[in-house]
Amino acid sequence: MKIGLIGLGKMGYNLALNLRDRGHEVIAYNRSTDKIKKIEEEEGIKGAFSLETLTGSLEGRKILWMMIPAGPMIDILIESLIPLLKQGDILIDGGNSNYLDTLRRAERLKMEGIDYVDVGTSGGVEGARNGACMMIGATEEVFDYLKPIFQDVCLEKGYAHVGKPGTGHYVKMIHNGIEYGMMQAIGEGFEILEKSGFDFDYKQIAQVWNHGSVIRGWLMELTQKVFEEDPSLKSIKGVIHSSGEGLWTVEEALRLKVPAPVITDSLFVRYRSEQQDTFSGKLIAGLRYQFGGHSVEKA
Ligand SMILES: O=C(O)[C@H](O)[C@@H](O)[C@H](O)[C@H](O)COP(=O)(O)O
Repeated sequence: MKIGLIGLGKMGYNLALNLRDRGHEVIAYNRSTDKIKKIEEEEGIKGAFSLETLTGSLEGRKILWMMIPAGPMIDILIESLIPLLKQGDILIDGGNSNYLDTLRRAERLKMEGIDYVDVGTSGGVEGARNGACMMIGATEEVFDYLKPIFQDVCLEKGYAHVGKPGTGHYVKMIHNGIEYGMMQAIGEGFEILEKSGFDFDYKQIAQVWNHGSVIRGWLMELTQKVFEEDPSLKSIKGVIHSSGEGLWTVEEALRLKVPAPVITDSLFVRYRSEQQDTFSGKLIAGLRYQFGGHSVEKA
């Protein structure tokens, strides 16, 4: 299918290549033109240097896929796109937007007859490039229309239509809350090992845990990688930033009166980490770098 992709950051750029490799025609747009030139020159993907050119180069039922950071930029973009789109066109938000914003935006676009789709995208940069995990909020009809695309860019069984518009970002928010808690537990476990007085090889421990243990998995594989790259984590400062999803999960838990001490505490630990360096903080910062390319502060 022909897709207009907006946003050539780490995730958007790799999703464009993934779509292209699976036979879709991508027209790429980015606010700064250097990325458009790069994808044109290095990958042979056609670029559009304005939103008008982008929408103009799509035919029939237009599909636009935004891969830009959550926040007010999305609203600005939506307002710029509305006059360029017609009834029945589809606008996808593949970023980590707050689901409340998504519900509001879906209503706004419904008034214009434009279908809004939220795609909670997981698997980091590697997933975007080679097979992502997508949690999709859309009407039944729009999901069926887009299904061939999700089938192509996701891992097998790595996409699900979880409900109406807004629910994809809701599920992704909870996913990230869980991610905070899991990483925190890993960080704490390794900090206890570090303080134990034994001379453990953390890479070896992560590796053995990845072979048949209950706590094996991608985060543990990345833990191994973090220690392979820096066995004592001396180059990493234990400052763990957060871009919102953990906070929103905690807000939702408070609203629903669901006790969520693990996720809440991992969020608070991140805030504390901005004031005080710890070994677990270093590891979690390293893990965020491994899966999401999020920068680490150097010690
Ligand atoms: O599932 C994923 O692939 C990640 O969760 C991804 O979406 C991103 O790396 C997080 O948004 C980081 O979230 P924090 O900045 O809140 O740690």
